[in-house]
Amino acid sequence: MTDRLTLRRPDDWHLHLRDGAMLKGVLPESARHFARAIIMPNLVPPVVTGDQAAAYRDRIRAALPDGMQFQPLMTLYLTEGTDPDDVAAAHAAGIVTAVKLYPAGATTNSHSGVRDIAKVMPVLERMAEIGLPLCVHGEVTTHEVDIFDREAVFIDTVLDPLRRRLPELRVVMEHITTEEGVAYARAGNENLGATITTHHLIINRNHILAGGIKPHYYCLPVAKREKHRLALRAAATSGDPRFFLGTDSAPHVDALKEHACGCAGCFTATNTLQLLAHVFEEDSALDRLEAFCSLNGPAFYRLPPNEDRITLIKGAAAQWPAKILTEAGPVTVFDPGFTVHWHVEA
Ligand SMILES: NC(=O)N[C@@H](CC(=O)O)C(=O)O
Repeated sequence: MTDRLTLRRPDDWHLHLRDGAMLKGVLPESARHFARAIIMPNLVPPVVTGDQAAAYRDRIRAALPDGMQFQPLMTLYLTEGTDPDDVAAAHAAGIVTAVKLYPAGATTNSHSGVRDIAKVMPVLERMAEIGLPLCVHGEVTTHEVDIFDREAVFIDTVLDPLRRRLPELRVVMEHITTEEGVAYARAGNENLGATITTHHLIINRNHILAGGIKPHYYCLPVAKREKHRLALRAAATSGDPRFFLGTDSAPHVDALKEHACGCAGCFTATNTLQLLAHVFEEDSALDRLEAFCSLNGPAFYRLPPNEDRITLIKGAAAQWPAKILTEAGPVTVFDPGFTVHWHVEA
């Protein structure tokens, strides 16, 4: 029985840190365990230009408590007005690691996102030329399409046509939630990767809706049926280099989660590694946890894996705070609904 596991320090390839008081409150939760993270640009207003990304990067660095190390890998929020030259310059200057595509209206602060892919083709063509990855929120937003089908329909009607038109474009399917997403990523070549969140490995849609509505399990893309969760588990624990961790840890204060029109997002920065150790052990895949958390992501992004290590230890029931008390308000930490025995060694 394994009760001790040492891994290269993990990275988080999809993280929401927000800004101001919330940033200050949640950043230590990620920096405690993760060396680097892809920082999502859906602030209000969004991070659209290279200058805005550099300024946001500097605010993140300034919010980091003394003695903590953490490297934010910045992204730009793609709009129909994005200038290909600005994107290329920000990439060349080492300011941005990726560009994020939000279909307009798909999720939190996505109204400035893309309505018509044709309008952003010049940017995508430039990105393909320079090898800059596009991170894709893969859901259609048409009202006629059921929310549980939006990822599968996006793959067929937007993502696959885009990749056929521009095969050199490097694409990350963000936070996939369906067996269709898993199958599409598996069928892809080295230009395609997919992030999987912690919570989508743990919850299905019953967790949100059965026995009373549970707003802290509501996120986008919304958790699907159990068969989809099982497909995600199989993909994450397979060791397949196309799948890597992107927590999509997305803090919202409790007042906005426990609301008549509650915000989407699960906050998992605090307990992701403990939960993943539990999940991978359950699937007899602890030997593949390092690939998912620490190796596959850097390989896709053509970055070296981290040199330092963290150790996970199995012991007494793990404890973490139920809420992180930020100056913006309390943020509820994701509750897996089961006892976890894995700890991250201090
Ligand atoms: N995942 C979520 O439910 N919410 C994210 C946005 C996103 O990644 O969709 C957020 O910024 O709150």
